[in-house]
Amino acid sequence: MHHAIQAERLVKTYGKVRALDGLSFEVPTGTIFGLLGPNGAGKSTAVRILTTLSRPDDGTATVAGLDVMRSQDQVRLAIGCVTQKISVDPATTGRENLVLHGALYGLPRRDLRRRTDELLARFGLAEAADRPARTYSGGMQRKLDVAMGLIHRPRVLFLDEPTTGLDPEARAALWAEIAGLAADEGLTILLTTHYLEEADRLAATLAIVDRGRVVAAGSPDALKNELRGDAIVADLAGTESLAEAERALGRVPGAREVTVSGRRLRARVDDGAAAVPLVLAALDAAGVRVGAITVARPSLDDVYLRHTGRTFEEEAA
Ligand SMILES: Nc1ncnc2c1ncn2[C@@H]1O[C@H](COP(=O)(O)OP(=O)(O)OP(=O)(O)O)[C@@H](O)[C@H]1O
Repeated sequence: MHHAIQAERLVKTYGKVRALDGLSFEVPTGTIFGLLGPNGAGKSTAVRILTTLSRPDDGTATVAGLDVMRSQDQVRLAIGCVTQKISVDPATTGRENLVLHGALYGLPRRDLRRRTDELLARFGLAEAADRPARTYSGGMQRKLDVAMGLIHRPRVLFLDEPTTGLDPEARAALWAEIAGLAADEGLTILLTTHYLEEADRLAATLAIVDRGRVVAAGSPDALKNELRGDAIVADLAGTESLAEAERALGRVPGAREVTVSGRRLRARVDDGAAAVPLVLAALDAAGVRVGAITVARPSLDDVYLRHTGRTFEEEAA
């Protein structure tokens, strides 16, 4: 199976609100996919349809090769869902939370015990396993939540805004766990997020959703590369003529939009990393000494702006 998730022209309306307006995307098996968009873009609606909790008005979708409308029960066994609402019972220990959740899937006792130990170890919760979950930090509770979603060994895991509300350290720790799950266990993961950095770090491919449609899709790098051009910034160390430095930079093949401010030179180039040695050589040949040189790649925020006409940060606010 090449694609673990396929959504085709999904439409869902709530009264006059067109929550999904022909949403299509696909997720290669064993990869992490990010569904990125501001509040109200339609991410949760899409996830509800893919996890069989809601039916589309139009369009089709398959998950793990199964039609989400025709094979609901099989889809439910093939997927794990971690929603924004924590499903951990705070009065119960981490281990018991896992066991109770596994019992819902009818896992045999021995297998369930083995799987529970495996997941507690995997998420670094073995030592805390027999403490009530209410004594856990927010990050630990979220890990337990993800572990519960994996108890029945699903092939596809849905994570709805997994790191919302976590502090930066706990967020980074959970990112590492999520990345490891796809890499080690061949799990396909769909995560929704409104953190650009989260999608950028984790997702092999992503789709930017705007008003119920995918406006751009691809790998974070491919999307950024479409913007054609890194910024290259050189800070001059000496007191050489800026005009000379500017002319030298202008002679580097592919360098454009060359500007000077203070002792700082900027230019746009197609491939920043490849241009650095050329820029340094050109400036050196002109007798210009460089103190520092940096390359800034276009960000996902630039990509979002390009495709929606609005900045992501503005939208989130
Ligand atoms: N049950 C519902 N009844 C009415 N309108 C709804 C319902 N669910 C979603 N909507 C509307 O559909 C649109 C898409 O909502 P959805 O929750 O899918 O967006 P989202 O991208 O997941 O946003 P969030 O990040 O806030 O969850 C919004 O305008 C929302 O108000």
